[in-house]
Amino acid sequence: MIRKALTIAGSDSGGGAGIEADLKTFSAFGVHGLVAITSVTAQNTQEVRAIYDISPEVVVKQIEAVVEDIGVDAAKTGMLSNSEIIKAVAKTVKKYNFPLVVDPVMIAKSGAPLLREDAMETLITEIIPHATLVTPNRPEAEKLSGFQIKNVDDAKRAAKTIVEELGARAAIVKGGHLGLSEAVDILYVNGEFREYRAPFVEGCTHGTGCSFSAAITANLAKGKSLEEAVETAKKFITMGIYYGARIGHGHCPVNQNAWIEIPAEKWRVYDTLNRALKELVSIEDLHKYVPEVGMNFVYALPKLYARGREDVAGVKGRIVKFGNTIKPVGWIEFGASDHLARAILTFMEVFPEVRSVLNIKYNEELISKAQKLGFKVSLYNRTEEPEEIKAKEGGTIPWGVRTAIERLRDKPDLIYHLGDWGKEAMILIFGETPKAVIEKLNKLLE
Ligand SMILES: Nc1ncnc2c1ncn2[C@@H]1O[C@H](COP(=O)(O)OP(=O)(O)OP(=O)(O)O)[C@@H](O)[C@H]1O
Ligand SMILES: Cc1ncc(CO)c(N)n1
Repeated sequence: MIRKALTIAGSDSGGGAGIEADLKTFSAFGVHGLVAITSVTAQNTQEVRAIYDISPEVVVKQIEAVVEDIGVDAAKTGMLSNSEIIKAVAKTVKKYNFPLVVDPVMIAKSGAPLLREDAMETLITEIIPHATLVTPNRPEAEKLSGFQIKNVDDAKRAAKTIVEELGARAAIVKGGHLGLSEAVDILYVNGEFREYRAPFVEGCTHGTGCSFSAAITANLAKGKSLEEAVETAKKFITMGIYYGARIGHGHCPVNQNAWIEIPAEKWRVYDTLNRALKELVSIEDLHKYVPEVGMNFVYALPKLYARGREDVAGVKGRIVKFGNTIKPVGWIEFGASDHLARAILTFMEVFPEVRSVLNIKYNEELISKAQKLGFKVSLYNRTEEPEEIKAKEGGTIPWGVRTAIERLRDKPDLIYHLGDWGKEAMILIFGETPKAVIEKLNKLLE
């Protein structure tokens, strides 16, 4: 059984906010999305170029069409644009009893008004009293409550006013605009306040409000309580902002996919590396190439999600020599590798598609064979490492990988170094996937 959520909102041609954000959010929660488009905007990450309002009759027809056939478990409103649309929507949703989240959209991130000046009153008198939850940001809460919001106490007062004076069942005043180090949202429901906090993150914020209210709606559609729905939406939005892709020249859009893509990619990376590791272990004579410090084999999440060592899977405790074979000491885990994680993350800064690397002991013959096979080989010399980088913990590998790439002016298959005092000489084999790395290794060992 799949739950159904409806968004009554405007379209954002840039795909960052509006119904586009709502549908992506519904999908991320496994909810079937339904739409009633109120307005078509010509919009990108920088500006709103045109607004074309749909006739109220057609807005109503869209709502009725989906409710009567498919059914709606929860709905939200976004951009309602003008008084006529607001009145028509209010009259229609009153006929049904699904929970209704009202995101009182007034102004776009770019500053363009999305609600006609004269429609504010209609929004307050017609829609808000019917809301299960209203989700204003700070400027919107100021408009609705009629007073300035400068801190959390003001936000509380505004949330309470929206419930007790305007008649919503609950209100959450969002802190994205409060300028604090934390993004604090204040929920007022059943006479009580609840705070939802998340670290303020650098990232992409076009469509945060839409995606946040859509996430609450999706979770209400799934039968979650309001408190649970908000808690999940808060995690979802923080992740979406942090992992936003920097597209366009203005405010880049929230990445609604991060919520499902990261766990899915983690599984793919884990499974792919696990299979490749089994293949690696069965390679004959590989024990001869295990360095003293051990071998590791890593695979990073796709570039957008590979931000640190926790985003790189590797073998816990490394891979060691075991008689005439090799043996992984522990399981595959994210964050298990330090050195190779740093190597691959640096490599990915230049070649984002290359996500896997394996280290073996340095061997002169292997290097000449690699060259004969037409592999692109580069090196760095640890004795040339600048003192200030040497002094910094963990700086050698990024420096070495960068140096080797610059030297070759191309994408290396192999990077090696000849060691230094107390540092063992090593070869790193890079590839787009663990399988590609193994293929290169097999050719070298043939
Ligand atoms: N930089 C940030 N880091 C973490 N959380 C944030 C950030 N910016 C906003 N949020 C959170 O995102 C959610 C949406 O809030 P925000 O105030 O940005 O909505 P909005 O202004 O309505 O968005 P929009 O501009 O799309 O209309 C809230 O939970 C808020 O706390
Ligand atoms: C269509 C639409 N709805 C809502 C917002 C809110 O940011 C936007 N920018 N565009």
